[in-house]
Amino acid sequence: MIQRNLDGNSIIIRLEMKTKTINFGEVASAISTAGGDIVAIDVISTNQDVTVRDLTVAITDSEQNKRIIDQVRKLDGVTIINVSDRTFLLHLGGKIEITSKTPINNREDLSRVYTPDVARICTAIAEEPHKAYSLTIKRNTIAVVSDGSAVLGLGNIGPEAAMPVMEGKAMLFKQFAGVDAFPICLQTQDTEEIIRTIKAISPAFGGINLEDISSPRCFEIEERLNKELDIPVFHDDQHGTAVVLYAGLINALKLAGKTLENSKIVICGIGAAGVACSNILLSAGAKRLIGVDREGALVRTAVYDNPVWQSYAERTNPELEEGTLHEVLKGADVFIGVSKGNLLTREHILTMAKDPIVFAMANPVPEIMPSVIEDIVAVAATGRSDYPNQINNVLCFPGIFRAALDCRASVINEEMKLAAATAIASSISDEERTKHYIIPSVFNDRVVKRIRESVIEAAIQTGVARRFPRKNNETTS
Ligand SMILES: NC(=O)C1=CN([C@@H]2O[C@H](COP(=O)(O)OP(=O)(O)OC[C@H]3O[C@@H](n4cnc5c(N)ncnc54)[C@H](O)[C@@H]3O)[C@@H](O)[C@H]2O)C=CC1
Ligand SMILES: CC(=O)C(=O)O
Ligand SMILES: [Mg+2]
Repeated sequence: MIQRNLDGNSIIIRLEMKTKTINFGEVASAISTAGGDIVAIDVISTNQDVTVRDLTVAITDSEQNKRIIDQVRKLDGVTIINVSDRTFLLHLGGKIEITSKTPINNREDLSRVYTPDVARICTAIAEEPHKAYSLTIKRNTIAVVSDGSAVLGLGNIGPEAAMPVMEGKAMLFKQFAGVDAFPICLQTQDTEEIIRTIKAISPAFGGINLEDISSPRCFEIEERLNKELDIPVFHDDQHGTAVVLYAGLINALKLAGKTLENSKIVICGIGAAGVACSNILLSAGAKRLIGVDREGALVRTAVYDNPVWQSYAERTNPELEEGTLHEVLKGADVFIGVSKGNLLTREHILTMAKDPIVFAMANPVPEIMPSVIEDIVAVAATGRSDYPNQINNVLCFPGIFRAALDCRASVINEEMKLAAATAIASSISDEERTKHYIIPSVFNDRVVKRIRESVIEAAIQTGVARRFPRKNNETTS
C-alpha cells in the first residue's frame, strides 16, 4: 500500500474487495463508525471475484483519517491499494504542459513551422541575433532554476523533490502575469557548474529566476550571472521576498504607529531571504536591525567563517546586542522570521514592545502561528495562503518579470525592486488598511499592473530598459 502524507478535507481510498467475503455495506459502516463521510463511490473494475472501488471520504483531520484506515484495514476480504488526497491527485503527471500556439493541419503548415521554411527564420536570427526576441519564445519566457538545496523551509531535498515547487512557480508566472516559465532542477550543487549550466541554457530565455538555492552560494551565483549574462537574473528568495516584506512592513508600521528608523527589528534566519530583507530595510532607513541565526545574534565583535555574515554584522546591530533569539527579541517592535517553523511561543511575543509586528514567514510552517498571538500583536503575517496577510514572494515575481521582459531590462536593479515594493504597498489605501489587510491579495488583478508600470518606469529612469513599452503593452521600438 502507498501511504501518503494527507492534507485537505477529503481523502480517496482505493480498495479491493473480495466479493464472496465482504459486501460494500460493511465497508461503508466501518468508515462511518470511524467518523468518515463517504461522499462519492467509483467502481474502477469488477469481476466475479473482486471489485476495485475509489471511495471519496470527507474527513476533519489527519487523526480521523488514521482511524478510518485502521477500521477498513481490519475488515476481512478488503485490501487498501492506495490512499490519496486532493493535493496528491492534483500533482499526478505534474502541473504544467507545453501547448502550441498554432495547429499543424496539413503539409503547408508543416513546412512553415518546421523544415524547410523554418530555416529562413533561423538564418534571419543568425544574421541579427536580437531577432531571437521577436521570432522565438525568448521575449516571454524565463527559466525557474533550482538546485534543490533550500526548498521552502524543507532544506536540501534535492532536484527531483524541488520540481513540484518550481512547477508551481511556473503556474504562478503564467496565471498572474502571462509569463511562460520553465521549471529546471539541476543535478549539481557546485557553484561553478550551476553558473556554467545556466549560461549554457540562457539563449532560449529572456530572464532567469533563481529559486531555493541555499546561502551563501546563492549570492555568488546571482552576482556572477548578472555580470556575465545580458538578461536579468533574479534570486526570488532574496529579492522577491524582500520586496514583499518591505511592502507589508510599510503598511504594518503605519497601522502600529511606528517608524522604520526608530523600530527595533529582529530578523531570524540570515540566509538568502534574511540577508535580502535586511538589505532592503537598511536602504529604506532602518537603523536598529539585529540579525539572528542558529548561534544567536550576529554582532561585529565576533568572527564568522561566512563572509556574508561578517559584512552583515558590520552593517547591523549598532548596540552590539548578544544572545539567543529569545533574548534579543525582548523589547523588539518587529519580528521577521525567514528561518524555520515553531521557534517562538506566545510568551516570547509577550516580551516584545507594545503593539508588536510579527511576520513569521518560514514555509510551510511559520516561526509562530498567527492564531496563537492574534490578540497581542498589532499585525501578524505569514507566508502561507491560508491566513490573512500573506507575505510571500508570489506577490512580486510575476509582476517584476512581466515588467523586465516587456522593457527588455538587462538587469533588475535596486530601483526596480523598490518601485515594486512601493507599488504593492500603495495598492492598499489608508481607508482599506486594517490589521488583517496590510498587503493585497495575489488575486487582486490591479497589483501586477501597478508593479509593471512602476518597475518599467524605474528601469527607464535608471537606463537599463532596452525597449519602451506603452501602458497598454504595445511597444514603440
Ligand atoms: N514567505 C516567503 O515569501 C518566503 C519564505 N521563505 C522561507 O524562509 C525560510 C528560509 O529560506 P531561505 O532564506 O531561502 O533559506 P536559507 O537556507 O538560505 O536560509 C535559512 C537560514 O535560516 C537559518 N536557520 C535555520 N534554523 C534556524 C534556527 N532554529 N534559528 C535561527 N536561524 C535558523 C539557517 O542557518 C539559514 O541561515 C524558509 O522557511 C523559506 O520557506 C523564503 C523565501 C520566501
Ligand atoms: C515562497 C518561497 O519561495 C519559499 O518559501 O522558498
Ligand atoms: Mg523559494
